[in-house]
Amino acid sequence: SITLKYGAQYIGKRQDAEMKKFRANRLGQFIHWGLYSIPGGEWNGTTYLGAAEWLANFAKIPNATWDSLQYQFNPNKFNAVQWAKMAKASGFKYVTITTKHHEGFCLWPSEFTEFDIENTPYKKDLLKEFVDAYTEAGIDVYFYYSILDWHHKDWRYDIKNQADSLAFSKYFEFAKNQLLELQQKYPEVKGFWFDGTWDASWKKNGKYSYDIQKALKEVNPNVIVNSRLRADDFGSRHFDSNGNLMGDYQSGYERYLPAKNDTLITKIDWEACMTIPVNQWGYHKDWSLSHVKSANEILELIVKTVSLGGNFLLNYGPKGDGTFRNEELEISNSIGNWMSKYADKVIYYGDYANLKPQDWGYYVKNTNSGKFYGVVFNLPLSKLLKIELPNGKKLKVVNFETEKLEYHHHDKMGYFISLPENTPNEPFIFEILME
Ligand SMILES: C[C@@H]1N[C@@H](c2nc3ccccc3[nH]2)[C@H](O)[C@@H]1O
Repeated sequence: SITLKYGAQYIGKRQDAEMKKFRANRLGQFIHWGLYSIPGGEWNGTTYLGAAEWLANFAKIPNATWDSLQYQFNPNKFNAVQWAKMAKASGFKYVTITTKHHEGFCLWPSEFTEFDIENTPYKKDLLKEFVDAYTEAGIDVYFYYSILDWHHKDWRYDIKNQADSLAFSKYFEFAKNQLLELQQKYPEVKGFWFDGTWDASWKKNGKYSYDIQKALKEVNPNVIVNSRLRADDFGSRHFDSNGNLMGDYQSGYERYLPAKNDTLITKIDWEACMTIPVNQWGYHKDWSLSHVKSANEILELIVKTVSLGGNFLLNYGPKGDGTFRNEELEISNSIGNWMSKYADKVIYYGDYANLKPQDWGYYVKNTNSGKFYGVVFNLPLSKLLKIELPNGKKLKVVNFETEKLEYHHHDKMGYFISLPENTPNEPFIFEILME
């Protein structure tokens, strides 16, 4: 292997209590909220199709114009307790909120910039209200922080000369100061979700990303940091030049999932983040411009993720006034109903079952109870659920709700479980007992 100064700090899955809690949580709420939530993808009468939090970029809006949105940011309908209540009812065990997105606007009163909540009509420490409400509701809080910063004068996309290098070192100091400030002001925070780390300037400075992880861990030794923060000595991201995962979990799955038969991903901790429309993180006024995922589509993505040993972060983009759009409220309600019935069995503590994938759905092993489950999304016309067990394992009992399902064994092809008489018309689970 190659000797690295800024490579992976350790190999293998962390087994401390904080990381075990993150893993057991499995389902998190992502919140993208900032100045971009005000225009909602529309500028001077033109609606832009791209992701609403990138509007300034697509519409080529000068910084001075965009930044003046801060004088309009006044979410007078924001009710943190209501948000936390909805999140809890939806089954979210953790939340990750944008403290600062690419635009550079900070949702907390920062000592290191004027471009923050303090200098808006809202004035108050919005992030504190948020952290307190979600913590009170028993939901773990994580902070999203964008390294890419369109507002900060010392941000550089690349390092072409000494001047760039000096400026970017000042930007690094600014970012590190802000992150330590966030840990100090909001000590409940469990970890950081870094974004905007794909530019050359960051890839050329593996030391910066290494130092940020080190600084955060000095304050909180069990802080959880995503792999997207990290670049190594040679600019390799997420995985160092020796192929070892950097950070505490792999965070490359943005709006897509690994293949169903990907067993490599089950060896590391990972988290997928997902939008409800095709590609909108911040609030966009018009969701008719793309496909919007149904509750069942989202439930399948969540269960597929858990079946491969990953966490799932579902995104919400509240409006500038602090309210959620109807589509998000409806999804929350549907998902919450399903989670109230099944999450304790197949989401929380859910993990890879190491059984051969089948067409009807996904297997989940509950690491708390030790029980194995099947989650059915695709009803077979044969009315038979095929199960193939590893050599030496025999199927004993299949429980569906309060009944035992019939099954037969085919010496060459495996077991075939008969569907229950009245199959639910929603994704359902069955428990598998083997011997
Ligand atoms: C979690 C997501 N990451 C940001 C983002 N910006 C991108 C630019 C290019 C390619 C992918 C991107 N993802 C999105 O704005 C959102 O915050």
